[in-house]
Amino acid sequence: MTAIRTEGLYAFYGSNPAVNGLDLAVPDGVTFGFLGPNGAGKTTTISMLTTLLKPTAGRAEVAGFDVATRPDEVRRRIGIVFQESTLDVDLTAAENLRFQAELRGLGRRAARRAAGELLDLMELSDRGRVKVRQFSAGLRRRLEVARGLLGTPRVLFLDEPTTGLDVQTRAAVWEHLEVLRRERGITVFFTTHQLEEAEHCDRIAIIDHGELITQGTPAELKSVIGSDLVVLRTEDDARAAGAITDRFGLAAEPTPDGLLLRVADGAALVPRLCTELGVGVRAVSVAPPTLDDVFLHHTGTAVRESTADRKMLSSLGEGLR
Ligand SMILES: Nc1ncnc2c1ncn2[C@@H]1O[C@H](COP(=O)(O)OP(=O)(O)OP(=O)(O)O)[C@@H](O)[C@H]1O
Repeated sequence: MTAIRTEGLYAFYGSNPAVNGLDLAVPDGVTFGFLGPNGAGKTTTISMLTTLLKPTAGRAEVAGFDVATRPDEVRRRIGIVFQESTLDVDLTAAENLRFQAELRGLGRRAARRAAGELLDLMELSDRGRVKVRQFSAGLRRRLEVARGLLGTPRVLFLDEPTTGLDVQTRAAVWEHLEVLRRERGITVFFTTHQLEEAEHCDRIAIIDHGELITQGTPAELKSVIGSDLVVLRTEDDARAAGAITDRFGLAAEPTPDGLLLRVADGAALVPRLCTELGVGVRAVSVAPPTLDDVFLHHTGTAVRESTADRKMLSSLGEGLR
């Protein structure tokens, strides 16, 4: 079954098309990353899929029901974790869950049981009686995910779930989400503007300016680029670029980080560059394509300006000249 399907979905704010004819298909039981830079239309899309905003045009179905004509059926089958925290910090973790469960129509006893189960699931049982005010950002996020799971949803929507969290806490949140998907078969749909965060998703869609750029598995999207990226710093980049074309038959593109080369096997090329180029090599890095590169390939612009986070495989000093 398809958990989410949109066909020609539009949302206008005045004359601004925040979502511009979106066609999406999200299979049941996958982790789906919805990626794009700030202002791309991610939150607007999630708002329509969760029935909080009416589409201007087009259709969207979630868990088999149309969001515009059957919003109650959709709401019964989804959970939402918003970008901004909506927890009551003056209540304990368990109280936050119980009150939300009661708002959803559960009786007192059932609400208490559901709260206990979800605290267990998100490994928060020992903190059930602690006021949320005393929670770290990571614990709050976990509690919000727990709250999103009230009513055993088929699809869990999370809008930028790890924004503001440190790397370790982020990893912990992802681990919990992966367990949910594996053990409960929940479809996890999340947005992010940090593309590397979606590397481990089953499927990805990238949007920009409200339009779908591409969708598929991370490997499928990267296979479009199909090569390693080698960045080379030399004593004289202009001379090195000529030598790379003459001796290796490769194109070298000048970038702020150095000369950029796209080759099938970057690691094999590096030693040859160092010994055969005839121009002093100061530093060289090799990296497989990332989702940022996929974005760059399709849009011609980078999500982030710098490639400083590329793994430096080799940093060569003056001695190699
Ligand atoms: N309530 C609103 N009224 C008018 N314009 C809006 C409104 N909400 C969003 N927009 C505009 O719609 C476009 C898409 O915004 P949206 O918040 O959906 O993007 P986003 O991808 O979620 O961005 P971010 O990563 O910053 O949250 C942007 O140009 C934004 O300025």
